[in-house]
Amino acid sequence: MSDVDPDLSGVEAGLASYVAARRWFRGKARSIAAATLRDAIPLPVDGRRAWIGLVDVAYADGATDPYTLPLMTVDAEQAAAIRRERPHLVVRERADGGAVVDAVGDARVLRALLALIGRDAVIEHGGSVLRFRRTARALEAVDAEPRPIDVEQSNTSVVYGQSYILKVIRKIDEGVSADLEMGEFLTHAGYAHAPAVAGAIDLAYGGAEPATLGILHGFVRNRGDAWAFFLGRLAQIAERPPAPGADPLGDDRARVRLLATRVAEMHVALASRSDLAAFAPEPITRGERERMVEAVRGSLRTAFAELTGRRGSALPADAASLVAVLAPRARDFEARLDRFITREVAAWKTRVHGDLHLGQVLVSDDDFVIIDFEGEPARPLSERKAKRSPLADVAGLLRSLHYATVAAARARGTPEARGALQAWHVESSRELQRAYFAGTRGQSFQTAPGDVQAMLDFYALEKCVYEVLYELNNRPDWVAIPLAGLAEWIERTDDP
Ligand SMILES: Nc1ncnc2c1ncn2[C@@H]1O[C@H](COP(=O)(O)OP(=O)(O)O)[C@@H](O)[C@H]1O
Ligand SMILES: O=P(O)(O)O[C@H]1O[C@H](CO)[C@@H](O[C@H]2O[C@H](CO)[C@@H](O)[C@H](O)[C@H]2O)[C@H](O)[C@H]1O
Repeated sequence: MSDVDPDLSGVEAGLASYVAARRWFRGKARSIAAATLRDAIPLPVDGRRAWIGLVDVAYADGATDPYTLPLMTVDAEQAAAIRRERPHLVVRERADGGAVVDAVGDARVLRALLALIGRDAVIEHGGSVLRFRRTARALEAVDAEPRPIDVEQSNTSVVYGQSYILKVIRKIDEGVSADLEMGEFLTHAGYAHAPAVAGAIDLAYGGAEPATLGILHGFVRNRGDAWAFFLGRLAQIAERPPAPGADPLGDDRARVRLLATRVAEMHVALASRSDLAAFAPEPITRGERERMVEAVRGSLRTAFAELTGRRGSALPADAASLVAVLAPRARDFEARLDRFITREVAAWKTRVHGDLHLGQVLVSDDDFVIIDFEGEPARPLSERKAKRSPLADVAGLLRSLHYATVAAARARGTPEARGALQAWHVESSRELQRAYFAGTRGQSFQTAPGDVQAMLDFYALEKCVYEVLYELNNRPDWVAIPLAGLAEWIERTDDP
């Protein structure tokens, strides 16, 4: 702890177990050696002692990840209320009955953060420089009490009425966050179906490139995300399957079509600046395909090793029976991956969303808004900013439609329900592709028509394997869902 306020003394004891228990902590599969408070940058907040804390989490394997932890000291009365209502915010109990807490729960601190962005404030402390930046011309006044949102997420977001949402980025990566870079790009490109960026917070320390700690977006009025929306629809379909001969998608056909159109428009916008090196479309070379295949081969082997090793013995029964069928076919997966190298493929790469699934799409009035351009949280920032085929996003959405139908079938698995859900899956996947390719027809980044399926298959497998590892680390009860995806994939890509 370097030059940290005496009010925070003692906070490091217990910091490792505090961090390890948070949803936003990314190193759940690793063993923590120590967590230390590298710095605590004081924030000017009326009536509060608050800081932006920078926590270094050191792992047993020698690596270290820095995390953002806004901190605040509270007296015994405030601490009692927090213990009662939001115990997960209590970082450290103090002998006087007070506590050191995560400050994201405090309205005064949150208002101060918005005000600091609004006036482009700069706070220097020790070797750290915290820079607040407004990208909108002016921020609108917000009367409503700011509050953290109450959904599962990889960071912590705070809403300011119906005006703004501030994402406090937890795991700190050197450089501008992909979400901020993509959001500013799409805002300037005039793409209307992603939230506008209104401001940002970054941190520079020790000569390193500034890291994004926060992004302020315009708040999108919504009725939840497309994952919850389609799960609701699928529950209805499972309960009352469409009559024989009726469209298995019903009203969802138009919705899936609109969603695909918004994704196509996003890809057109992302490919619109061939003058900007970070965004200019480029062909995918054979060497790159070889690297892509090797990376997926490595993840596939890790996934099978985890599924059949120590973790395997703790798997839920539905997952264990899928592993029993899939593990003996590990070589078949790899053989199919090899075909992706041996054939010629004419495809382009551009900047893409990178982690597109139904949970990244908000349902607003009768339209869709795409959020969270951070890429897959488990990948390093450089990979998350790398150009990829836009078909990677399409494959992500196709995987998500499959996820939703498998999740719905787990909830209600009568033969009639399964049949209706299967038909919905097949038709929604077709409709999504039809509308997407209509929306990108004639664009220079389009993959040659004869190569589309090979590309989609590659990215579907890559995503499935990622999902298996993601679920093993975060929601082991869900691992059967991507395993069902692997089973579907190997069957669908079987030699004729
Ligand atoms: N611009 C926005 N307007 C309204 N709600 C939003 C907006 N952006 C995000 N959200 C809400 O915040 C949640 C988390 O946002 P997300 O960007 O996915 O965070 P994370 O990267 O931490 O997973 C979303 O699921 C959504 O409910
Ligand atoms: O936290 P993020 O939203 O950036 O994404 C991660 O978590 C997702 C789960 O919350 C995970 O998505 C997987 O589950 C979804 C349903 O909860 C499903 O719609 C997706 O298709 C499936 O991949 C995502 O992979 C992970 O990166």
